[in-house]
Amino acid sequence: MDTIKTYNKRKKEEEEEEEETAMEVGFLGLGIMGKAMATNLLRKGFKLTVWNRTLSKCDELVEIGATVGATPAAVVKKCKYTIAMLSDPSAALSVVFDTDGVLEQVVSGKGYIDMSTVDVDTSSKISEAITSRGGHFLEAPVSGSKKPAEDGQLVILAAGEKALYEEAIPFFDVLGKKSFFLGQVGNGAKMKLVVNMIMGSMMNAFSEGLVLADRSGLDSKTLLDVLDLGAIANPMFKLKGPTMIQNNYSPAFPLKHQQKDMRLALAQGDAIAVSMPVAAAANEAFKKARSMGLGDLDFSAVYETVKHLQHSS
Ligand SMILES: NC(=O)C1=CN([C@@H]2O[C@H](COP(=O)(O)OP(=O)(O)OC[C@H]3O[C@@H](n4cnc5c(N)ncnc54)[C@H](OP(=O)(O)O)[C@@H]3O)[C@@H](O)[C@H]2O)C=CC1
Ligand SMILES: O=CCCC(=O)O
Repeated sequence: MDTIKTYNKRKKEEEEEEEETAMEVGFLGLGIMGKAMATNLLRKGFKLTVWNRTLSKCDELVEIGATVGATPAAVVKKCKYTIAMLSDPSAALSVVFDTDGVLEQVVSGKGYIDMSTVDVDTSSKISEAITSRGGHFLEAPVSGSKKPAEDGQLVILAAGEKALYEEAIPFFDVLGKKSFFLGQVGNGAKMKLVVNMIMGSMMNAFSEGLVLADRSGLDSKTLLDVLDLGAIANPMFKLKGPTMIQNNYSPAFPLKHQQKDMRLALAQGDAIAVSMPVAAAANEAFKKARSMGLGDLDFSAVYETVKHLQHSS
């Protein structure tokens, strides 16, 4: 009799645990993007368990209803789906493979969605590890910066397991204005790097144009007005131009991450012999900016490097 009672009690506990697991969403990485994205998920009613390497950054999320997981493994144990938004390949790998990492608690049925900007190799390593333990994997890097993240207006570039993509649509509907499913793992990473390679090159051309206009005795504000009315008008020039001419580089997209993306995009081209001299020059400017201590500022601070090059020539 006692055995039956114990069995029933254990079964009930398991069912409750299963129900809880199904409702909870995990979120790893509460930097500029992760904090905004996790906030939106919470505000839209998802039950969130968060983790950040610097644990104090969880406090603001706890104030609006999140629970904290002590480690990435603890978050995955509790949640059916876990989303990650981490700085770079080394962070993405460390959170999965290190002690107390994601992999320790991946079992059949768990879904892991990495939204960090990384390269194909990183994403593939993570995908293989997760799926070999019976888990499901989706890479889903995003286009759009701090404000679109706050406004739930990101563009999501997903690839990997189609079934997990379908299950993740309720999250993506909160986080973004549009999501693309791009096929096999790696295609999301590749697409994201192509987009950011173009963006980084454009930012350099824009910076050079601002310097050339200034040195030619033209008014920078008037240049912005002219650009905004012509064929090369775009949201980035419109958003960043006014702050750049005030030398204001409050970080929305940290320059060190843009340089990481240029580096990874150049490696992507290198592997398939695509020549990208414009991107290579832009990467040099971002590297120079990092060496000048500008890595934590917004990527538009590369303008300072372009200005600096004029002084030293
Ligand atoms: N900002 C933007 O406009 C956009 C950024 N992205 C991409 O999104 C990702 C996140 O960007 P963003 O939020 O701006 O970056 P932040 O630098 O603001 O945040 C980075 C996050 O990664 C964590 N992290 C760094 N290293 C490690 C590590 N070794 N182990 C565990 N966690 C680590 C940080 O933790 P801690 O707080 O402890 O440092 C933090 O949570 C990047 O891949 C970026 O390229 C994509 C689109 C736009
Ligand atoms: O990866 C960062 C992208 C920033 C943006 O799309 O504005």
